Amino acid sequence: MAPVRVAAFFRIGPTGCEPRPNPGKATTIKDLSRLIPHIRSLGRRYTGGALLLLATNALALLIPWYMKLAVEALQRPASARLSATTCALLIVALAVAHCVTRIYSRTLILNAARIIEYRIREELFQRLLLLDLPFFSGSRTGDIISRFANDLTNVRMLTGFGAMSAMNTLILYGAAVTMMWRIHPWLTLCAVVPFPLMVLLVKKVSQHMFRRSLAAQEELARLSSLAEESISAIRLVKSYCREEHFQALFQEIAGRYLEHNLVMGRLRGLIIPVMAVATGAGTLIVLFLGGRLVIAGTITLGDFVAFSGYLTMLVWPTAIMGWILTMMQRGASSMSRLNAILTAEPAVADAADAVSQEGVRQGIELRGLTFGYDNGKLLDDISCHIAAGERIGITGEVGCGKSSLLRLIPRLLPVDDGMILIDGKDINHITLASLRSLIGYVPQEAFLFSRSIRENIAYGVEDQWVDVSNAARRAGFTDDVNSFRDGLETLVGEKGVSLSGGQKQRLSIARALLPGPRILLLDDPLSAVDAGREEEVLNELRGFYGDRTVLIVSHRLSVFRDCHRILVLKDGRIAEQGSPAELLALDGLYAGMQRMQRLRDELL
Ligand SMILES: Nc1ncnc2c1ncn2[C@@H]1O[C@H](COP(=O)(O)OP(=O)(O)OP(=O)(O)O)[C@@H](O)[C@H]1O
Repeated sequence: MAPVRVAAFFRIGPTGCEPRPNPGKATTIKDLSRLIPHIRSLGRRYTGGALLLLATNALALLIPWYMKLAVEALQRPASARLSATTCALLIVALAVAHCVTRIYSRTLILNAARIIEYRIREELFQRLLLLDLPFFSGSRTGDIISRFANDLTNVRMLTGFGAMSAMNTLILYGAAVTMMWRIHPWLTLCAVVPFPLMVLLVKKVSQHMFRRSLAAQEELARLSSLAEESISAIRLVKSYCREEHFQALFQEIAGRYLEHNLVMGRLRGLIIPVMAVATGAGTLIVLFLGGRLVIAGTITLGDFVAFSGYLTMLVWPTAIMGWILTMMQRGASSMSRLNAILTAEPAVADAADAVSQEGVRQGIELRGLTFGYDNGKLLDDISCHIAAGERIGITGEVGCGKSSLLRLIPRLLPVDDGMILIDGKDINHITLASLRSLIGYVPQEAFLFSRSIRENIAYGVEDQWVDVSNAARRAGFTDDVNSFRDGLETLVGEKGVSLSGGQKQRLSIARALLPGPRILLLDDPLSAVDAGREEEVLNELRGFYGDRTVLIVSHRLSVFRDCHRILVLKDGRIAEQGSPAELLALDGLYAGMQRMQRLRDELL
């Protein structure tokens, strides 16, 4: 598989939700600042953890000291302050206490990080539910899911293990170097000479690891996207015999993911020898210089033992310094990816002066409505008044903006240019909740949850045990429900895989009818329903319409049977409007469409 095809398939564009590959220092601090309120609110846990870490290290530092006393007691029992046995018992007691305090310090800090992870995950989900179509049309589901998994893990590592290691390093360094300094300042300086080199080397290796890890994360996001897309579209994959194509794509991305991980494994393997060299060098210096100091009687053998003990204690925190820096970078990069979601603003939100709208008395008005996506104008200066209780059919060429027009009414898309008014009120100043509760919307593609038919129909109402059978009947879905062994309790499978296209559409209509909306927006609601069933559903719907305002989009003109007026869109404008009889008399676009459909029906 040519790499260029894969790259084209997985185009990474400036969607506002894409990873930033090269976070600079300013970005790092700014991105991490979002963690401060969380850390502050868990201040007691972090402080408790830090105090316990302090105790842990104090206990750890006492062990070499008692080892020194033990050695001195063995050398000169007469002048010893404590016997070697007492020292040994104290060392055991200190080791036990050290173990206990370490467990509690870890628990406090690591659990605080878990709580932060939980809160950010909640925030993320809440924000995702707030965001709207313009955001989601620029984001890949797999990429968003990968942020929930990988980026949150990186942030948890930073606020948990990273924070704990940083505190530990700071405390241990301060205390161990002080103790070593007390034994012999010059020996201390000589012993720690190789350490900066170790920090530099580990940091260098970590930076490479960080770059690889970022690249691996991106590949993983692509893998998730690909898996998600190909599993969702499994029927399409099979019917177009694209299994091999997807297999090759998957293999290539998985191959790159593996390569990044293998390199990371090799780099990780480098850290241990680097540490061993630095430790060996330090120990060699201590043996050589320290040994001479013992022979010269400048320090005791006990001092020497304690000194070596402190030096060993410094090795891991020193090595971890470079790693902590990398972890901070990685955490910041992940935080920046999460911030892309957390700080994304929905294009549609309640205005400060938004008021609630109850019912529809006068009707809906489109006033100079102009709309377009990134690629130019789609709807151009559309004006029309739809009286309350009026039923409007909307038709026009494929892609002329019929669905977009419907989506603008519940503000699923932002109304920026021109106005939509309900009872004279600009919908941009009506609360979203009240606006949307007035409307029943049936999208072109029915989306079903992998639950029962009952739960799918009752999706829009709080009471899950509401009687859904009436809505099912109105949507002409009762016979289908009765034909299933479990009736309304039948599980529909992922995205309604076990239902036919027409059944999904009628279920989707039933869902929209159930709350009894005042405005009904039907976007090609019967496109997958056969002519006989269409007649039945339209008859049922006529009984439901009453004084509700209805807008139906369709290419099939038969669906407009009960409409008072039909709008024909062309080039972003209303080219024709009137009752079916008026439009036929006009002998324009609508009449042409009618003739074409008749001809097609006769041929079929
Ligand atoms: N989220 C989007 N981002 C960018 N362009 C979009 C988006 N949704 C739709 N479009 C484009 O806007 C145009 C109008 O789409 P829309 O679905 O409103 O047309 P339509 O008249 O309902 O089409 P159809 O008759 O096929 O249902 C199309 O060219 C489509 O490619």
